[in-house]
Amino acid sequence: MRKRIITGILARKIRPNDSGAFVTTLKIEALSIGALAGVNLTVRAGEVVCISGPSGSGKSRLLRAIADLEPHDGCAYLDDVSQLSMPASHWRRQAMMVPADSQWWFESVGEHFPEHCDLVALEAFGFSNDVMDWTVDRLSSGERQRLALLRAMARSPKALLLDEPTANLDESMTRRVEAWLKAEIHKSQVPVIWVAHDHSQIERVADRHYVIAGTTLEQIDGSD
Ligand SMILES: Nc1ncnc2c1ncn2[C@@H]1O[C@H](COP(=O)(O)OP(=O)(O)OP(=O)(O)O)[C@@H](O)[C@H]1O
Repeated sequence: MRKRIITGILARKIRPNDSGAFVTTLKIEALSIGALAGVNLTVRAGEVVCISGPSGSGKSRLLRAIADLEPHDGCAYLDDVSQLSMPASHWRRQAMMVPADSQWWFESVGEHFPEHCDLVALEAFGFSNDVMDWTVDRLSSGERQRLALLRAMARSPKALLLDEPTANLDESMTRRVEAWLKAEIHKSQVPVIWVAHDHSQIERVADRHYVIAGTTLEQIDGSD
């Protein structure tokens, strides 16, 4: 198991996105967790890599390792900055995971968002402005999931790790969320790993597709 080293290396800046911010590549090297062993994967800026696999094959744990939420061997990098080079809490703000079952800490929705949130995105997800005044305990599972995605993007992550982001949504809302995410990913040029079960969704959103097969990831032919 690795040791955490605090060094404070700054991210190497590669090229700017539409809003002039600099963008990042997510790289995973020799990562092992549970049954998965020695996973290597590079996700380019603005690229969506989908991962599927049988239930219990380790998809969520792989995301949790990349987000440094679980002990693991190997390492993830944002450009040349290692997850070992900073406290896990800092890393997670940059390599941000949106779990299928999101966590909420405060009483109201609005307390989880920056002061100026994107009203256009709220409308696109079927919310009116007053959703910020709602209490978290009244949210349905689908509302939680949509708001967790909005919350994650509002924090401007450098990489996004999505665990079945539309699992609680109906078909029409799934398509709206997919379209919004794709547009946001394109605009921000954030690298994304997207765990999905639905093959039609994978065809719509993935630039590349890998399946967990035993201890490794296998790329599906023709998915790049
Ligand atoms: N902290 C842990 N320690 C040991 N084993 C764990 C831990 N968390 C999960 N597991 C086990 O690891 C395996 C993979 O779990 P994971 O949640 O990653 O599966 P998954 O592929 O995301 O499944 P699903 O599609 O059902 O969500 C499961 O057998 C699970 O019971």
